[in-house]
Amino acid sequence: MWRRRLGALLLRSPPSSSSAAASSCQHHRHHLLPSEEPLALNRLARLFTSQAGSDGGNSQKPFIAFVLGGPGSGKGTQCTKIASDFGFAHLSAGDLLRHEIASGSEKGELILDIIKEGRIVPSEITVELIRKAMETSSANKVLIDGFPRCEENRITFERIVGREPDIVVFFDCPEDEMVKRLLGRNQGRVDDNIETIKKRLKVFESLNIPVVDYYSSRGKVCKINATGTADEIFEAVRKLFSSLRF
Ligand SMILES: Nc1ncnc2c1ncn2[C@@H]1O[C@H](COP(=O)(O)OP(=O)(O)O)[C@@H](O)[C@H]1O
Ligand SMILES: Nc1ccn([C@H]2C[C@H](O)[C@@H](COP(=O)(O)OP(=O)(O)O)O2)c(=O)n1
Ligand SMILES: [Mg+2]
Repeated sequence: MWRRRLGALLLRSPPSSSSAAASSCQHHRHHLLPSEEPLALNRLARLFTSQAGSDGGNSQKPFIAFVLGGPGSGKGTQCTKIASDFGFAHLSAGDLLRHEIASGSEKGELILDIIKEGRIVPSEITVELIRKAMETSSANKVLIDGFPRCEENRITFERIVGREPDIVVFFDCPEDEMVKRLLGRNQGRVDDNIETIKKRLKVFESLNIPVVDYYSSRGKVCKINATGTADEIFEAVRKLFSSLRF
C-alpha cells in the first residue's frame, strides 16, 4: 500500500534539473530540504530493502535490480562497476542473447535476425535465458541489465520467475549522446549502425518507457542522470547503492 502511495508521490513531482552524477532518486529529492536528505535516503533504503533481507522472509530470494535506460545510456558500463564494488552478479539480457547466437542454435538464428532489425526478441526466449542464469548463479543480489524492454517482457518475467524487482535503476540520457556513444562502441555489434540505432531508439521510446512508467507508479524507480563521465555517473550510482540494504 505504502509503495503505491510513494509511487503516486513520485509521479506527481516535476522532473529534476539536477546536474550530472548528482541525481540518484531525484524524484524524491525534489521534496526534501538539504538537511533532510540523509534521513530521507535511509527511509527510502528501507522501502527498497530486499525481500531476502532482514525481514525474516524467504532467504532464498535474491535482491533483484532491473537496470534500464536507452541504448548507449551506459547500463553495461555502470553494471560492471556496481558488480565490482557491491558484489552483485551482472546478468545482461543482451549478452545472454548474443551467447545464444554464438552457440549456433536455431533459436540463435532467429535472435540474430531480430537484433539486426532493432526489434525485441520474444519474451519467452529472453526470460528463459535469464531464469537459467539466475538459477546457476548463487549470488544473493543480481543486476538484470537491459530487461524488461517492454511490457510483455515484464509480465512474462513475473509469470515465469514469480517475482518483481526490488528496485529499478533508470539511466536517463539524451538521444544525441546515446547515438554518439553507440557509434563509438566498436565492439563489432550487428546493431551498432545508424540505421538500426534509429530503430532501437524508437523501440525504446514506445516500448521501454512504459515499463519505467509502470515501475514508477509502484515507487520502484531510481533515476540517474547518465550524462557526464562514467566515473561521475558512478558517484550517483554509488550513493544510491550505498543507501540500500540488501
Ligand atoms: N559516461 C560515459 N561517457 C562516454 N562514453 C560512455 C559513458 N559510459 C559508457 N560509455 C561508452 O558508451 C558505449 C555504450 O556504453 P554501454 O555501457 O555499453 O551502454 P548500454 O549498455 O546502455 O548500451 C560504450 O562504448 C562505453 O564505453
Ligand atoms: N530484454 C531484451 C534485451 C535485449 N534484446 C535485444 C534487442 C536489443 O536491441 C539487443 C541488444 O540489447 P543490449 O541490452 O545488449 O543493448 P544495449 O546495451 O542497450 O545497447 O538485444 C531483447 O530483445 N530483449
Ligand atoms: Mg548494454
